[in-house]
Order: sequence, then structure tokens, then C-alpha cells
Amino acid sequence: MLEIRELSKTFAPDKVNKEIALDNLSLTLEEGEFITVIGSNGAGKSTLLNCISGVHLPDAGRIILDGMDITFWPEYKRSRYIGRVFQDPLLGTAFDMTIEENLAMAYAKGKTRGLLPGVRRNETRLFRDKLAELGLGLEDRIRQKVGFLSGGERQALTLLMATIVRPRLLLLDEHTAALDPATAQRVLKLTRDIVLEHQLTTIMVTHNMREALEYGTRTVMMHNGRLILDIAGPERENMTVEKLVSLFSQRSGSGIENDRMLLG
Ligand SMILES: Nc1ncnc2c1ncn2[C@@H]1O[C@H](COP(=O)(O)OP(=O)(O)OP(=O)(O)O)[C@@H](O)[C@H]1O
Repeated sequence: MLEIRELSKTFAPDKVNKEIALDNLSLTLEEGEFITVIGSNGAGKSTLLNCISGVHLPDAGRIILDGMDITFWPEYKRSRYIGRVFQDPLLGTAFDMTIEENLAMAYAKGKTRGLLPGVRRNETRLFRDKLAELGLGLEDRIRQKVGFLSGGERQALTLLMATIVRPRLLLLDEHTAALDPATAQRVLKLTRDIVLEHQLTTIMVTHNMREALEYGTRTVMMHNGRLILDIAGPERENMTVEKLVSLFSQRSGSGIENDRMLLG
């Protein structure tokens, strides 16, 4: 359902400090696959998600979603099919609008209903039910401005907003990295529940090797803009963090400089 063919992206190509962020990277996702992506600092993980969502255009290669060549589509057009949650809880929601208004905006995605839709009465019930499923009590705070929510509450809300209209593809870019460990675990479990409930095809970038193996159905590892490991099935089930560290060193030809991959 998602096919990334020989994707390349270099930043500042004419400068001495040019950065090859993606180097001829190919990756295919089947419907319903939940991939976790791990890699060293600057490996190109965010650039990959940015090219898929349309924040950056690649220099070469193709991105095919559901048979549509979206490589050069503008970001707003892709957002009808792609939901995204960022690392920063301040992104993804409008802090000066209420929870309900934020959800109405997300729910209106892809529908022609004006820029700032009001909330319809039958939608309030739906939003309350959906919020109740998060188990954070947000259904009782539906008229409160999002700016008053904690980081974890905002990430849970952003996750709900990204999935309230079922996306064809869900992109999660270290969406729990800025949260305290207990809240991060809670949001990760919510993520798993939502992905399973809607059978969403998902790419989750994480800096944490244990999480990369614990969540999802397949794990890929990136280094210098390339994929250096791609595991699923029994190979992944039998994988440990220690083995993953050793495979990273073997395949990348370097040790792990990024402590976050081991800690966290
Ligand atoms: N907008 C940009 N302008 C210039 N260089 C960029 C830009 N975005 C990313 N890069 C560079 O491209 C390379 C890949 O960056 P990217 O953010 O994709 O890596 P990452 O794997 O997400 O890293 P991290 O885990 O450290 O966030 C890095 O060398 C980075 O400095």
C-alpha cells in the first residue's frame, strides 16, 4: 500500500556542508503493517517521514500510496490520507482552541466545510465517546482550551485527531520522546490500541530499541540515509536489544553514538 522507491534527499547540495539525508532508500509497506524505525542521530528518519508527508520534496525517487504517485503532491493534499503525530506536543493541535474545536477541525479534514468549522451537536457525542476511550478524562473537559492540557494529554489528543478520520497511513515521529516515562508508556499503549482497532498502516520512529521491538510488527534500522536492517516475524520475535546493538555495529561499521537508543 506504500511503496518508497529509491528515494534520495540532500540538503544544501551545493555547499561544503551538504547533508545526504536519504540515500537511494527503498521500503515497501503492506496494508496493516506497523513498522518501527530506529537509527543513529541524523540517520534520516525524520526526513523520510517529511518526504512521505510532503514537508520536503525528494531529489530523486518515488512515493506511491495506494497506487497513487504522491511524490510531488503538496502537503495539504496528502494530509487527507496521512495522519501524523510529532515529537513536540505543541505541534499538531491549536492551543487557543478548545478540545472540541480541535477535534471538529480534524474531523472536517477532506470535507468542504470552510476553514474553521463549528461543532455540530451530533459530533459532540462522537467526540466525547472517542475521548472517553483514551481513559484520560478529557471527555469532561471538552470545552477547555488545548493550551491547558499536559504534554501527554496533548499527544493523546493529537493521536485521536490524526486518526478520527481513518488515515490510510499513520506517521509517528518520536511522538512520546518529550514525555515523562510513565506518560510515554501510556501514550504508546494508546497508540497500539488505536492502530489495532483501526488496523492502521503505521510508521513509528522511536529512539528506543526496546520500544522498537516491543511495538509494531516489523522493525527497520537506518544509518546515513540508508536501511541497514529490516526484520519481522520470528527473527524479530527472537531479537533482543543486545543483538540489535551488535547488528547495528556490524552493519553500520560504527558503534552507537546515540545513547538515547540504548537508554530511554
Ligand atoms: N531542513 C534541513 N536543512 C538542512 N539539513 C537538514 C534538514 N533536515 C535534516 N537535515 C540533515 O539531514 C540529516 C538527516 O536528518 P534527520 O532529521 O532526518 O535525521 P534523524 O534520523 O531524524 O535524526 P535524529 O534522530 O537526530 O532526530 C542530518 O544530517 C540533518 O542535519
